[in-house]
Amino acid sequence: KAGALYMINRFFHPAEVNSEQSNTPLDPNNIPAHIAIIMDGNGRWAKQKGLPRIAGHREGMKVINKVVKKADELGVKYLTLYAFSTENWKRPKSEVDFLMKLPERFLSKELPKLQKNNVKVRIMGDETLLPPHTIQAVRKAVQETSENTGMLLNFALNYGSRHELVHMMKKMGESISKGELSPEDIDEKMISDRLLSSGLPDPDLLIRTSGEKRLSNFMLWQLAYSEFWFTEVLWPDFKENDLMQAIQTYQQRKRRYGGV
Ligand SMILES: Cc1cc(N2CCCCCC2)n2ncc(-c3ccc(F)cc3)c2n1
Repeated sequence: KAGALYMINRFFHPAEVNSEQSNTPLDPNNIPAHIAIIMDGNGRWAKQKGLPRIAGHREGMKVINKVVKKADELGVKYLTLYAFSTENWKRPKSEVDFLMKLPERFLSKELPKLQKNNVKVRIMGDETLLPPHTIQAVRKAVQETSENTGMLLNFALNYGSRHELVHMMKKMGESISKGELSPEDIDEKMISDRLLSSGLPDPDLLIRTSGEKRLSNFMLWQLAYSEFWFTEVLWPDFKENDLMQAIQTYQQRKRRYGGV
């Protein structure tokens, strides 16, 4: 019986021949609730065009607006964007200084639109090392959008997954030594609730651009069960159709035969 069912399903749902198909429409009932994106390839994009690296970052920032809008239209509930990692401090000072100005540049330009679209802004990362002007800008945006109930736009800013885990374990150790917590109480939910992503569901889909197939110390705990979709496209060249393709591939992998 199962064999016959399988055959029928295979007949109506041919095997994944080419996961890059972008001709079939998306299933509105199977949109990934949480998409995380490693926005990679900005420096390479600039190099290919004989421009300084910061031109790639500037171009990369322009892409965010279109992706946020498209994701929101498609019904994505949470969008996490990897903007700056704890490893990025090793970049030349001039580049870091430029990058640290991008949050305020982005927000001063885009916040009114985000507000209008009921988008809630959140930051995930270690704020202590950020310059005061950067902290001020992001805190203002978080505060001003805190009542919004639409898509949650989560910027990973000075984020490192191992930093996050070490910090969480230190805090847990302190609670145990203070007698506030006993090891028996520790479970996966408690750990998830003590991470910087607390309150967010794990990403259903991770997108990484520019051909790299690495996690680069990004959400190591949270991505345990996520689908990964890699593309050669450099982030400054990323288009709405690339997002659609990623979701289409996700749906093919997570296809539902009308069942649960
Ligand atoms: C450091 C940095 C770099 C940065 N890039 C532009 C996008 C490509 C990736 C690297 C460079 N972007 N783009 C947006 C932000 C941002 C951060 C927080 C926030 F609340 C609002 C916007 C940003 N931050």
